[in-house]
Amino acid sequence: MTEQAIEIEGLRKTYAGEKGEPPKEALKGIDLTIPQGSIFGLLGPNGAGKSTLINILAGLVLKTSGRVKIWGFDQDVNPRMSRASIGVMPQELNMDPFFTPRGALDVQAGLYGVPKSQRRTDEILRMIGLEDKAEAYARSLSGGMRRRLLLGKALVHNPRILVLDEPTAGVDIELRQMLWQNVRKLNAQGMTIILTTHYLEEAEQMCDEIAIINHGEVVIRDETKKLVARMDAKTLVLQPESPAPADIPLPQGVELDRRADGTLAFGYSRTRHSPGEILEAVRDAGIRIRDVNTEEPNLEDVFLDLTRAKPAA
Ligand SMILES: Nc1ncnc2c1ncn2[C@@H]1O[C@H](COP(=O)(O)OP(=O)(O)OP(=O)(O)O)[C@@H](O)[C@H]1O
Repeated sequence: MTEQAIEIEGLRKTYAGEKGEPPKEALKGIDLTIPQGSIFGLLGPNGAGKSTLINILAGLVLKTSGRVKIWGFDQDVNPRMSRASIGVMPQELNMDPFFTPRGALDVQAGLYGVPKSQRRTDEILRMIGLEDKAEAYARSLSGGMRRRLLLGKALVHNPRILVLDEPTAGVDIELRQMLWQNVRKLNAQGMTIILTTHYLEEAEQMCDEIAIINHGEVVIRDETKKLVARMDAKTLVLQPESPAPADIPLPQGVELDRRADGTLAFGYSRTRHSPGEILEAVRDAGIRIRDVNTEEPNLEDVFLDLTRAKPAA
């Protein structure tokens, strides 16, 4: 049986309502396991509950009910060990402007009780590419450097699990690549990675498995490949030799999108129709075809399909 890095059972969080507002149920009974050694994506639209979930894992938000085990340690029974097993790179960039990167890493290591002899400050500075800025004040660091420092701070206690909350939101390509290189390296060394991202393409490339959260519930969880393969929708794109006629009789359920580049995109369900049927209908309409392509669904299609169907509770 796969060993689990995270085990969550019946996790609920209700925030008290502010100033006459009703209480907000942010998590409505989450059950989720995340296997050791994986790169796991946590996706969902704004307000779905991802940050609440991550903050509970990090010990920053108190759950209302349910059970959370981190690396086998129950948060309620063994809070110290469960906290030591996880490192979180938060979204926000606020940090003390008077700390140097070296100082910030040292303070963080102190907070986690890492003895001086076991600190890996230089190694971490090297990894995040801030060796030459080790003694610079944080206020003189660029946004990208601050983010790298946040990654470094999440690693000072050598956690088994690294959580990255929207690590690449608004960062340039170079920093993004550097982050992902580091993440892959850490994962290859055995670290379990959990990340939230709004970039679905990134999740598709990076994550072995994905859970999609919507309105405080896990709506789906599967291997990334299987999740994408589940989508029934496909598109057949044809380039006609000359402008296509206005009327093209098509099998019922096949939808035509006339694209600006002159191609004809036929959306169809692969369980109900075959591309051959569509090609036949196109030929019957007297259209000669110059080029044929198919488009597979991607994670974005899966995500939209799963998250737009259900109205807000
Ligand atoms: N401290 C709080 N007090 C009251 N309600 C809150 C609090 N924090 C979050 N919420 C509400 O709980 C719900 C879930 O919020 P959460 O921040 O976990 O979502 P999210 O999926 O992380 O969204 P985003 O991607 O925008 O960060 C939202 O409706 C939010 O308004």
